[in-house]
Amino acid sequence: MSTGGRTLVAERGGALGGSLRVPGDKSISHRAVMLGAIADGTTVVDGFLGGADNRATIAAFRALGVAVEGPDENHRVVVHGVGRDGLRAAEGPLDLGNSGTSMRLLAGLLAAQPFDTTLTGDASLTRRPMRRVTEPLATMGAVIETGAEGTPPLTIRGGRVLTGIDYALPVASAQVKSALLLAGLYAQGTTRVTEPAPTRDHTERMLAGFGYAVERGDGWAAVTGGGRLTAAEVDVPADISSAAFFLVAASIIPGSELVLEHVGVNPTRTGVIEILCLMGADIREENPREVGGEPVADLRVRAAELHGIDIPEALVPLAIDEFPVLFIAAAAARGTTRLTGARELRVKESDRIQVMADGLNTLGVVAEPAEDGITITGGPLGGGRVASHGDHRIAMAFAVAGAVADAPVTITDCDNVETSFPDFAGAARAAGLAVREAGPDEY
Ligand SMILES: O=C(O)C1=C[C@@H](OP(=O)(O)O)[C@@H](O)[C@H](O)C1
Ligand SMILES: C=C(OP(=O)(O)O)C(=O)O
Repeated sequence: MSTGGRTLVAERGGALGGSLRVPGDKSISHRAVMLGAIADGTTVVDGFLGGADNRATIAAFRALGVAVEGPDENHRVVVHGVGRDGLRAAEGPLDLGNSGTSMRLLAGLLAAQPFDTTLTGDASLTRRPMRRVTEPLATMGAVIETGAEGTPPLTIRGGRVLTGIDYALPVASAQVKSALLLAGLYAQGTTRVTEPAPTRDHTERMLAGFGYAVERGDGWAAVTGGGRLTAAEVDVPADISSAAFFLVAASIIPGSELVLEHVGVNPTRTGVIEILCLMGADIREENPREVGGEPVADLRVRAAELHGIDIPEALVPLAIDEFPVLFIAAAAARGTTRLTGARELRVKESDRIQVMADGLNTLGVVAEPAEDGITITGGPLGGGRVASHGDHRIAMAFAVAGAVADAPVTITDCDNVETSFPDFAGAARAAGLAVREAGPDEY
């Protein structure tokens, strides 16, 4: 899924040092706009991630009749809530760009509206599986048409009465769980979602923050329809998924010591820290605190000798977006790292198992893909030209690889880095990484 656009070059530089606050959490930023839109009153969001994915969510709600200000230069967004029944039909399809979270959560939120909505996206998003949300939503009474193979565009037929269901998720997915809970706000009775393994629980926490009762038990969450949400103040922590690039870079570049400030360390997101520590990393959580219902800490990371591990499958959903850069850590580690139970990586913005294996092979690393994972043998990294396939996390992962490679790593198709990490190259340089835009003769 080539999107063309920018090419980045990453080279060996010095040790990383100082402190850095990476941009706001993408998952929390999406949810703040969604819940703010259907709440009563005005929601103020600070630390909002102004990446393309979250801007797609804002644009969708504006098209649905919600006044949203920002994000401004201080990363503030103000959402003028229209109340649970205040959304209006959009004039045309909602283009959600590259953002799977926007599409799946909106499918749930819009399933019980009195009007039709069509959701579409870019070349990557329109290849991603949507039956995982449309099928359980249909069981609740929704009518949602998909393209061939259950892919977008989705056309949601309005005017349906939804009934709560008790649903056991076949795959561990926070997007599916969230879609059903959001539909459940509008359903008759109780919607209960049980997950096979814990996934990020930002929806549950934020619903509670907006005054909506969420029942939670061991592995399940439930809402009862018919209630109202009250506007809230949301303080979005820095995104651990963006911090992950620097956790790995500072771990593998000798002499590094870096502090990542105000990072969200919700236990449903900290698999990357646990996996790196199992590999021998030196990462400490400092100044732990709670901000707006989400745990936050400063992360101090020092360079360490990493070694290969068998990644415990229980940690997979807790680190699901961090595997591209964890594979770089594995390539720079001594010995072999094995990942299993991670088939989901094949249906992200790209097939993250195959695309990472191809790029690592290009850099001379032995990486053997399997249906549900990969085996990577650590060793010296060479330079070369790798294709990110328009996948932001692949592009940034290989930018970290360049810092320990023998020769420059050139990464193509990097426009989508903007989806989750605006000015990644600038932040990387501030921390000490040698990442730059390719010159005209390097494309
Ligand atoms: O709920 C969310 O905000 C997300 C859930 C995860 O997706 P899945 O639910 O498909 O695992 C993750 O990969 C995505 O980046 C964000
Ligand atoms: C999978 C991701 O996002 P989404 O599903 O929202 O496109 C991601 O950011 O790595």
